[in-house]
Amino acid sequence: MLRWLTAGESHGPSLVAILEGLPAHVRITSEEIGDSLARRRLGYGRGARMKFERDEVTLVGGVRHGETQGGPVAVQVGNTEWPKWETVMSADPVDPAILEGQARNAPLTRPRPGHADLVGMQKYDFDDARPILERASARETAARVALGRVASNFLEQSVGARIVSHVLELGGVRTPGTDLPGPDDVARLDEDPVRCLDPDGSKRMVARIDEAHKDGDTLGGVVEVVVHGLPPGLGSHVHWDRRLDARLAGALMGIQAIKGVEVGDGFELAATPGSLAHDEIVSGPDGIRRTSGRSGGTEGGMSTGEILRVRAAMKPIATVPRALRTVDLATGQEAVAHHQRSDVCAVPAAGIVAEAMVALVLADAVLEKFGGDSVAETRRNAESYRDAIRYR
Ligand SMILES: Cc1cc2nc3c(=O)[nH]c(=O)nc-3n(C[C@H](O)[C@H](O)[C@H](O)COP(=O)(O)O)c2cc1C
Ligand SMILES: C=C(O[C@@H]1CC(C(=O)O)=C[C@@H](OP(=O)(O)O)[C@H]1O)C(=O)O
Repeated sequence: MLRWLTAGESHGPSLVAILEGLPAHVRITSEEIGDSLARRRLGYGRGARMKFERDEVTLVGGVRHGETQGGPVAVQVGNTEWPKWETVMSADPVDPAILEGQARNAPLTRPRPGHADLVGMQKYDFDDARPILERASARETAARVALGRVASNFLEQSVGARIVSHVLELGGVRTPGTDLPGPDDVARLDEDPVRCLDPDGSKRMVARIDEAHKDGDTLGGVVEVVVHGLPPGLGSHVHWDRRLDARLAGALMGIQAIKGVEVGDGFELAATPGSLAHDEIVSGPDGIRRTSGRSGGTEGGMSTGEILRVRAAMKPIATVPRALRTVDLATGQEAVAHHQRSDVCAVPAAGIVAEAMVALVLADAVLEKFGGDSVAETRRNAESYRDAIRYR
């Protein structure tokens, strides 16, 4: 079983993340994790913080000389914003006289609609939204992406699976979505300002972001994660919480601002007659295959061995510059929501986070099916299973 946790606040000293249950000999370096974090910072429409903040990665446990050792992998991602927040976000008590002079410490009493602010203050008994928004912030996704890279290396080195994501829709601008990216498209996608495969769609998305920026507005969109090279039989039909599709949906929905998930053609299938909605099974030179990929590579809650395809819909950024109405909880009076710098759109970054969540779920499912205390053992078990089902 693979377990993982993250901790840390948006303006704290760092984020930390632990991944427990990985076999030994997964090749991973802090440079690779840094590369993945750099991909998360890409994307047209992100705010000022992405330009000046660096993600400082330290592998603090579980890895020696570029390989996992079998123990928990612990990663620290430093927030370079920390020096500005050292007193306001200090873990230890600070002299109130020092805090008083700090503008950053002023209580945030005008909760932002669409954020965790109001209900978090009610639930956790705070008069200030700061403690809520610090943890609710999607800064935390940097920790997930760090662990996702470790999981992704494990998937590639054990079963040969490769993950890629792309943006299908942004601010209402849609692409046909018929071309699926392969592992060789990653560099091209990362170079595109919105990580979109379709150059015309990309231009229209960039124009839409410019327009929203000018109007003091924000945008959402849809990302798709595509996984090549998975074996059949990950997950199971026997119980709801063992279904791979359910586990993927939960993980994607667990990303800040994700409000919808589809597996394969998802909602479109609901409007398609059965004769056209399923993937027919044929026998050919490559063995038994599906003729299409409408199901998104799962049937009965198990991977089919075809391309896995899942989508996530992100709502527009909730800190809208053209501030939304709220109530000042200090006075009970009508007010406009607290607003500070923010992204106009973070859909391309959400795709990278979605890749990480998919990698973590799949790594767990691979270990459940094939086990192994070393990558070589997992690989041997997976190869033996693939040999055994070759004619089935
Ligand atoms: C990569 C990424 C970046 C985000 N950046 C911002 C941002 O700059 N400003 C903002 O208000 N929300 C941002 N969000 C979204 C908020 O964190 C999210 O709207 C908030 O957690 C409430 O959404 P929820 O109701 O789904 O939790 C971002 C989300 C992601 C995935
Ligand atoms: C810091 C990141 O994203 C942040 C996510 C975020 C939010 O409210 O979710 C708000 C912004 O932070 P700040 O309020 O400090 O400007 C984003 O920059 C990051 O992705 O690394």
